[in-house]
Amino acid sequence: MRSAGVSGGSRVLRDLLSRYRGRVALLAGTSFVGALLEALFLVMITGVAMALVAGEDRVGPILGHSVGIRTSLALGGVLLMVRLAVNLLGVRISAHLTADVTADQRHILSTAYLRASWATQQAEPTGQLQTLLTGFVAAATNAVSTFTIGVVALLSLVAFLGTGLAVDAAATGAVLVALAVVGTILVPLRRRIRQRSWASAGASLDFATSVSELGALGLEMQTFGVRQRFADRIDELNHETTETQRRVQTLTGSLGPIYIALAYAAVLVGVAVLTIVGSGDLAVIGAVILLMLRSLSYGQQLASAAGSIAANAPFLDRIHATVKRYQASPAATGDVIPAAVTPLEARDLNFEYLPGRPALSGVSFRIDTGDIVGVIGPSGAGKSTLAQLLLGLLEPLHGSLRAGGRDLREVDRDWWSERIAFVAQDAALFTGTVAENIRFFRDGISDEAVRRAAMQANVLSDIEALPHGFQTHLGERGSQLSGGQRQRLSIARALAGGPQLLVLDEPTSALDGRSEALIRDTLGSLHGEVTVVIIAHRMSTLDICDRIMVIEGGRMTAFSSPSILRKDSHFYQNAMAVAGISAGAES
Ligand SMILES: Nc1ncnc2c1ncn2[C@@H]1O[C@H](COP(=O)(O)OP(=O)(O)OP(=O)(O)O)[C@@H](O)[C@H]1O
Repeated sequence: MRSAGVSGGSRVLRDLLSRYRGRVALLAGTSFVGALLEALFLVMITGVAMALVAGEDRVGPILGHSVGIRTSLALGGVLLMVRLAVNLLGVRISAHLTADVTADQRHILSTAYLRASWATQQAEPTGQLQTLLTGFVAAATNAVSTFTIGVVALLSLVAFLGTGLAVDAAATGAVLVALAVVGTILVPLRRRIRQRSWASAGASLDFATSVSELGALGLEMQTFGVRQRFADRIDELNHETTETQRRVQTLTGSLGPIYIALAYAAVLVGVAVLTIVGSGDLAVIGAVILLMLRSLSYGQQLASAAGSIAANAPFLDRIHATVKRYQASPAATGDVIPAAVTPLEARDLNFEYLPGRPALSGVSFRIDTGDIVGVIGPSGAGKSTLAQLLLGLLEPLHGSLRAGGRDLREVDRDWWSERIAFVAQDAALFTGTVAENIRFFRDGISDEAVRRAAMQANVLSDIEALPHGFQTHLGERGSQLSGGQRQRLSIARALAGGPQLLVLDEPTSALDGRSEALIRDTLGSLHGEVTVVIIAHRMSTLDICDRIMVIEGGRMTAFSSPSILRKDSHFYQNAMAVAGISAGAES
């Protein structure tokens, strides 16, 4: 992985830049013209200075022409103005280019994530996507903007050396050779920067994950009084990350001084060549030295840009590798539209998260339209996994799951999503109004339906007690609400779309007895119209169920009516006993 990423570094950047090749070419053109104008200006101004020193009233001959001093100064002024205009145009192109790269990278990454399968999204370490979208995209953009600086420096160098060749071919040729040698000497250093930077990018992602995890444990951290341990852990992770950054920066920073040392040696060589070859014209010698020094400054910019690209390109590689990974496991979709969502028929359903460790095996059942089915079983038995399979979020490893007579994998995802709903164990709300949280981006749901759903979920009076009712803005993740209110709001969200299939994963865990009874009544009233699957730990939640499925160790050990289970299922009997309900007493 590491070597693939490193070796692919410049290729990813090249591919990215080829998408903007028109603008890169325009930028290159403006840099070249700007540098050419600057070189001509320098040649001209040196000529004027030398002419003044020699008491002459004409400059040159430079590039085969001799010009009056006043005309030269006027020409110099024009050159400067045109150069300024060309440079400002270049700055504008470069700013647009980098802004577009940032926007495009964020778009590509977030779209790829949103289109990836649930299994891929679920496996994504906490905090990594945010870090990729922010810090990594910034570094990738930096690589592109540094590339544009490099292009400007390279073409300026070419323009200067071209002008130098026209003024004095021998001296400029010597500078050219020296610069090529310096560039070659620095190649291994840049390679090393790229390798270290790839490792540094990985360390940043690990840091982001660890910090997010620690952040999510704030309540526990305070309760158990382990703040110092957390601070130490953050320091430790911080140290590991900054250490890799330090190495990259040391190498990147040393590129400049090494270049300067080698470049001044090149100046010495250039001047030595000039001394040996000789030149009778003072103006020419002055102009060549000025051009050489300016060339070296552009050369230094080029070397720094190359170092910076080497340090930033691996972040782009990481983004690219992540996008590829997301794209490799897209969310399943088909184009079949069944007559209805139900019946749901599972045949020999098998699923495993990790190879060789089945979370569900050999599960077969049929759930008919309007059935209310409870799912019970010990912790870790596979109930939530079954719920995710029923929702079409996970695909069975073996066996099949049919919805309305068609394999769920073939069913059109938009059609399916409009007809199903889910209430998770942890109600997930977002920063927005109460109504927005219930509607949940489904624009077709009317205000009336939102209100009705709130009533069904027994949360209407809570909403009406809020300062702005349905328009009240909830804090981050609905932090203004209690756990029970959040849970009822997420039940309202599920009911608002009028689903044909409603799957609930422990929907009443945060509710008091009265609220739970009201939700139970609401779910009971759906009987015959909506197919309901409820994963429940509270036995009272199961009162409304036609049948109860018992899952133990990934296998379905029973699926019958409560009265039969009371006789046949040990798990059910034990669960009833724990709930304080005797087998005989309940009927
Ligand atoms: N994302 C995952 N990666 C790897 N293993 C997983 C993952 N999610 C669940 N498992 C494993 O799959 C098995 C079934 O988990 P599942 O969450 O379906 O159980 P559950 O019956 O819903 O448990 P609980 O009642 O505690 O919520 C467990 O052994 C669990 O460790």
